Amino acid sequence: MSARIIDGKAVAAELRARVAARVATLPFAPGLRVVRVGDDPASGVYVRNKDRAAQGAGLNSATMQMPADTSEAALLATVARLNADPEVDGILVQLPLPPQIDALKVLAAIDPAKDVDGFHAMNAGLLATGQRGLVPCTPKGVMHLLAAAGAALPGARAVVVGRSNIVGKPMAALLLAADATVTVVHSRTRDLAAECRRAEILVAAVGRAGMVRGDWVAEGATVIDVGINRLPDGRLAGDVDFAAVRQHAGAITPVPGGVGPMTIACLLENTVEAAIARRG
Ligand SMILES: Nc1nc(=O)c2c([nH]1)NC[C@@H]1CN(c3ccc(C(=O)N[C@@H](CCC(=O)O)C(=O)O)cc3)C=[N+]21
Repeated sequence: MSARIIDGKAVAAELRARVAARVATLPFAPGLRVVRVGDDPASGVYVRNKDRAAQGAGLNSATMQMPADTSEAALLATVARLNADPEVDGILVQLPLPPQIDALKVLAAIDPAKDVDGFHAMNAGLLATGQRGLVPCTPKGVMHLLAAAGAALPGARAVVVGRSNIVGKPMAALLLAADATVTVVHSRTRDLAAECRRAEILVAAVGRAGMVRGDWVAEGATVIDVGINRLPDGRLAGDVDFAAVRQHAGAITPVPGGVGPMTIACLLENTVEAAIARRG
């Protein structure tokens, strides 16, 4: 079997259009500020694509570039200023941050009502306890993709590979909230391949190119590849060995053109949700 390709670009374009239509009904332009400290290459792609998408949806969006040697105090002062700015509805501090800055401290300083990344412990706690809050963009985008692919979640065996705070853990919480039977596997899991082979829904979010092999995937499974890894030759590759897994999966997301564009569309969606919640 050769899997159906889940077209993240197309699903993201639809979501961006819905967001733009909603923005057009508002008497104000929702404000988004992205703060980037230094120039980590992982954030480079993201910042470029996001600025374009945000402008396209009618948001008032800007990226604030700070030097790599910015102190923690200076970054906290910037966050405080954005928290206090009534025109700003969404604040996103690009990760990773340079070593002199404690990322958890910075995330904790963001007003949870403006935390469009959904990384503040308040929003993580709301998600974990089944309450409304701002949901991290990448796992939220994966849920949109699963819906677009027609995946049946209630009772389904879902396996999440990776346990990060930004993808793995919120992904597991969202799948659980959708009544899937969720297993989270990680680098210390005894038999990763065997656990993955049990999955009807497999979400790979580890950050290692091609780690999920063809024989790790059950026939007909839906495979979502969250990895965006830069290869030495400059190309992007997912966490899934696409060519091999495609022979087994029923549906699969490509990289690029899968989860990445959804992350950006969900950032716009979160910004509009935050704006409406805050400004009434
Ligand atoms: N606070 C914070 N929140 C984040 O969500 C966050 C972050 N920091 N730091 C960096 C990573 C990386 N990330 C990407 C999102 C979309 C694409 C993306 O749009 N990729 C496209 C285009 C790739 C290309 O062609 O270059 C694709 O996969 O098709 C890439 C990378 C968000 N991140």
